[in-house]
Amino acid sequence: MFRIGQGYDVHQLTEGRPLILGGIHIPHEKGLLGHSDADVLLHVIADAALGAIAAGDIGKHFPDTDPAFKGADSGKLLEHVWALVKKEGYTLGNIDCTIIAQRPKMAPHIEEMRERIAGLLEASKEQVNVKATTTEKLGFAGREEGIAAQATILLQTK
Ligand SMILES: Nc1ccn([C@@H]2O[C@H](COP(=O)(O)O)[C@@H](O)[C@H]2O)c(=O)n1
Ligand SMILES: C[C@@]1(CO)OP(=O)(O)OP(=O)(O)OC[C@H]1O
Repeated sequence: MFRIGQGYDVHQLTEGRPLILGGIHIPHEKGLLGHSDADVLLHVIADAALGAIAAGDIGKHFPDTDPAFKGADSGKLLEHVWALVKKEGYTLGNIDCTIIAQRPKMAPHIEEMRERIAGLLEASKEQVNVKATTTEKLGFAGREEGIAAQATILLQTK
């Protein structure tokens, strides 16, 4: 049996924060703002997985009003989500993600992100794709006001 899910999220870019994407630190003059570490890529993966098992979204599981999640490592949040996925009897088929950012260049960091995500989803790197696109300087991403991400996940029964 298969289940499909998708996720979309946006976080604002601001000075004085580290840029964490896909569970890794990316050197940049700005970082993403959020209640957690604001790792927009891990957030969409968690949302896609929750969507696939019809379990709502990360805001439902980890409210941004709960001090327990202030500065949270999104990898820990995704681990919790993945435990729910496994409890429902599913494993990863594959996941495809897109980061929408004018800057910085993601290409040098993609392989490390894939490895980190595969580790969190207890899968192989070959089951995980991460890509990036600019918006040709258009809109909030193009003005470097924020970074968006989206993901589509396919789960399969063990
Ligand atoms: N932040 C980004 C954005 C894009 N890339 C890579 O550049 C390619 C071309 O981007 P376009 O927006 O002009 O299509 C894209 O396919 C990515 O390989 C990137 O590394 N980081
Ligand atoms: C991850 C959570 C929880 O810390 O906070 P944020 O980092 O603000 O992220 P967002 O995607 O806005 O919402 C989900 C949250 O509840």
